[in-house]
Amino acid sequence: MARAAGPERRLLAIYTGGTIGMRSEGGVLLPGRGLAAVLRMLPMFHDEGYARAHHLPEDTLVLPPASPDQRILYTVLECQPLFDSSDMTITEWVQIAQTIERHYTQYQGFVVIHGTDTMAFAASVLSFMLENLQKPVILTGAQVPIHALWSDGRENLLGALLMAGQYIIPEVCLFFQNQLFRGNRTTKVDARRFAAFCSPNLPPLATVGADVTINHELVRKASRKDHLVVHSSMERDVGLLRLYPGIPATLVRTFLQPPLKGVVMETFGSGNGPTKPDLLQELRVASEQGLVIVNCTHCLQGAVTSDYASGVAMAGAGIVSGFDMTSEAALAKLSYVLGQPGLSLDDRKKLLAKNLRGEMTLPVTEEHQSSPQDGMLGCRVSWLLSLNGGQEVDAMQDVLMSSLALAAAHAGDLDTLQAFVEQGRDLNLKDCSGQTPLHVAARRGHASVVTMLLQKGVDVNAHNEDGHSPLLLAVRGRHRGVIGLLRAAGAFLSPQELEDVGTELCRLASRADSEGLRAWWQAGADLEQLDYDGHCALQVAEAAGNADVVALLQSLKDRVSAQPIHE
Ligand SMILES: NC(=O)C[C@H](N)C(=O)O
Repeated sequence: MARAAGPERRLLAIYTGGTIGMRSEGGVLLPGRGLAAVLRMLPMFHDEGYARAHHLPEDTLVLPPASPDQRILYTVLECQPLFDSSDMTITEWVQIAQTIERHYTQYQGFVVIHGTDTMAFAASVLSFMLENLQKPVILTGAQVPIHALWSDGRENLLGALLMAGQYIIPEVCLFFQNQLFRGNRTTKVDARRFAAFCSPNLPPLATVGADVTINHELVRKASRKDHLVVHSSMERDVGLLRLYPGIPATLVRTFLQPPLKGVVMETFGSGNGPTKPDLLQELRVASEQGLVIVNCTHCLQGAVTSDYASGVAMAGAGIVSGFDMTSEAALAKLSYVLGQPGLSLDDRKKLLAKNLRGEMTLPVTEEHQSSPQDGMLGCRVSWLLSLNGGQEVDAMQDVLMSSLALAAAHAGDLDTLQAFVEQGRDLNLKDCSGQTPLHVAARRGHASVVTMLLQKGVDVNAHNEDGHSPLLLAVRGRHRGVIGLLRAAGAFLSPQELEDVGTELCRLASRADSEGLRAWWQAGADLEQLDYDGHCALQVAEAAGNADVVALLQSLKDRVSAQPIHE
């Protein structure tokens, strides 16, 4: 993922409605026209001097300089009509995808201004409709209209424009409250607070503070040779059914009737449901009749597994596991997969079980089985190692080896890494951004790879080009097992990594993110660090009334994490 080059970057902002541009009429908020005119009046969104001096067309706005040598120009395309996003459907999202397709070559990135209520659905649907994306498509909106004195709209929209203009993140993303998420991993979790979205099973792709931190490892790579394909034929007869204790089999039967072709079933915990025979029978019959059922957990975090006898998979082999997909992503994927022409039922189920747009995390073993590329990794390494020849071969081996070692660490592929060791290769190697295999394994939470690398004596405190250590990446991923391993091997967070920790801790406390707080504590951070306002996490949790977080912070206060922090 590169930083975007070139003196002028052009973006298209597609304004579909939502609170960000709403006006109050008769005591209720209604979508408001003329967003571009509002933005033109706000200096943070338009530099009139530059526009005049460069004779920019009437419809083109230009941001003040974000860097000395680059300007972000953008055009706002206002949809007709504008929507409260509660009224958006696949039809409107198809239109957005087609608008992006029509303007794809003219612009370097796209921002979709959308209501927040269904933004996670929109981002999920767009991610499946837009295949082989090579440019950023970033959805954003607001909880409060942009012209209000106290609004999150200005920061969100500016952030989305800057991210789309400055970075090549070839994905459908959602930008909200200083975080850039993969769109199909998001869900709306708060109706009022500015931190309205979270990405429960994938850390943000980027975080904006005094600096922009990009999670390079997470950003999907665009394939240069494939062109954008827009899939407009999405199946509309799909549904979402949330199981609840005692749900009657008759109700399930009624819901599963034609024309429904696919259903995302939200189950308990790790994919469980009632084991009443009549209910299981309804599911079995529907599945045998060709209805596609995807099993997703209604928990915010975690994945569907096959650990329990009450697993809904008991209803029959035909039910597809949604692993850690959000219901929004699962519904969008179902609509996409069932909309594809000419596939057999079996093909559709196989497609559903694959990770298509980064929407789900497959268990490591299954990912290996289902991805021919991973199986190839070991073969490629053996082949490379078997080559012997002159200087050119050696140079090529060095370059390819580092990519393969990082890929093996990413995939949790111990055997391949072992092959490197047996050949006497140095596992301290770095890629062009300074990442070592330990960084990659720590970020992915592969405890066995981390253990192996540490046993081989790799540098536990290596820093990549962004100044990040493996420990920091493990903290961000909340991989507590890995944090423990790294700390035991002498890892510590550098003063630079701890610079803004007070702010980060307060942010986690405000989101009641206990796992995040524990991770920082375990890595040796002082939980009493203050943010830029002079608040500590405990004060923020108390003010927000998060009793669990208050209790956690108090209990951790007097406990020292396993290793002292080094200076
Ligand atoms: N904050 C918002 O944008 C909510 C609004 N009802 C919408 O989704 O359009």
